[in-house]
Amino acid sequence: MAGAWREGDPSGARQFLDLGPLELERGGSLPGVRVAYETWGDPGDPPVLVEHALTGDSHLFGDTGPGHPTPGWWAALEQRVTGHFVVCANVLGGCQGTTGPASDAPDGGPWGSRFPEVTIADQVAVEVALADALGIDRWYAVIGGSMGGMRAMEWAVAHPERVARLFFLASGAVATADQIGTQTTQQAAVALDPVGGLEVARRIAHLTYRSAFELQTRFGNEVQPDGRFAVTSYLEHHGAKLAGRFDPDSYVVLTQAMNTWDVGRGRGGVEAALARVTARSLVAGIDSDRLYRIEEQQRVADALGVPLRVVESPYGHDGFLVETAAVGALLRELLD
Ligand SMILES: CC(=O)SCCNC(=O)CCNC(=O)[C@H](O)C(C)(C)COP(=O)(O)OP(=O)(O)OC[C@H]1O[C@@H](n2cnc3c(N)ncnc32)[C@H](O)[C@@H]1OP(=O)(O)O
Ligand SMILES: N[C@@H](CCO)C(=O)O
Repeated sequence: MAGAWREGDPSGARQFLDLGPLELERGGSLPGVRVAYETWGDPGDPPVLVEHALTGDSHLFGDTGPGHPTPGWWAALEQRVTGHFVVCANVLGGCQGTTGPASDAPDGGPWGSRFPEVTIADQVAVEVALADALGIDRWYAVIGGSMGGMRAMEWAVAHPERVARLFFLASGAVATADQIGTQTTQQAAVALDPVGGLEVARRIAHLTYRSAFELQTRFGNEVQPDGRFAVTSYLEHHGAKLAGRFDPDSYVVLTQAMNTWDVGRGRGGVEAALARVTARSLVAGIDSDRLYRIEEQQRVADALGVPLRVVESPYGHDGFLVETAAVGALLRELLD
């Protein structure tokens, strides 16, 4: 499978846990689930779960190396969690070691596009089993941005007694029409052509991850010597990079999990669901985020009765990855 980690590839710092079968929220089941995860620090220290976003993986901290073609996606924040036992797992439906479309189906071949639909709640169910296996009854903190924020919120709502602190960053409590619209358009590109379509999907997505101001400031209408608009060249670069490291079927499964995200489903609505949260919570957004708009985090902050923390940044949604000084300061505040 293009861009997927496969059995036999260098495992790097990954560890694996084989779970039993999993019943899925939308129906159907998986006969067996394997979860890939990494840990940092002393298991005796307060445990912290960090949830990666759409195209992230368990390699939260650390360098490139065998099994890890990209450096840790939040490497700049490693010093901010000193004194904690940090766990990061690849998400169910992902393509970096945890069961997903690139994994083998019962008939021996990869699941591919036959992989069943999974939800954010299914993904958290896998993480609950991982926590049980690691002997972690209660997380000192569960932290996530973007799709990772959805899993962090689902943890705090579904298992309030197991989450002492919640960091909810650049995410929302329920998918918006704008998010569903862009993600289903990206899925349509992948359906036309898996690899070329994934490149186009990433280009569409990347436009939603950055701000118009930043793109204008960086690129304007500049044309490169090769005749391409500079911004087009930039987007093509990001599209090709993702297609080289990610599985198209996994991209569809994960964007669909985000499309169906609604923490209030079956719980009487968003506010009723958030009323279950007992964690000390920090809710933050990026002021220029046009995908997960600040109003979405404001709604969550209001429901949780905490002040909204706003990170000022020109980088749009990707500010949650790029603004490591500001995000790291918020993280430290929650952990202290
Ligand atoms: C938690 C998680 O979400 S995990 C997943 C996070 N990681 C990713 O998303 C990986 C993809 N990367 C990205 O989205 C971004 O690079 C981020 C968010 C990680 C970091 O953003 P920034 O540091 O602002 O990088 P930026 O968006 O400017 O991109 C820089 C790249 O564009 C390239 N670039 C810049 N201008 C141009 C151009 N005109 N033509 C072609 N390429 C260009 C640079 O050479 C650089 O390439 P490289 O990344 O291969 O070294
Ligand atoms: N750059 C992030 C954006 C989505 O939050 C990712 O690829 O996961």
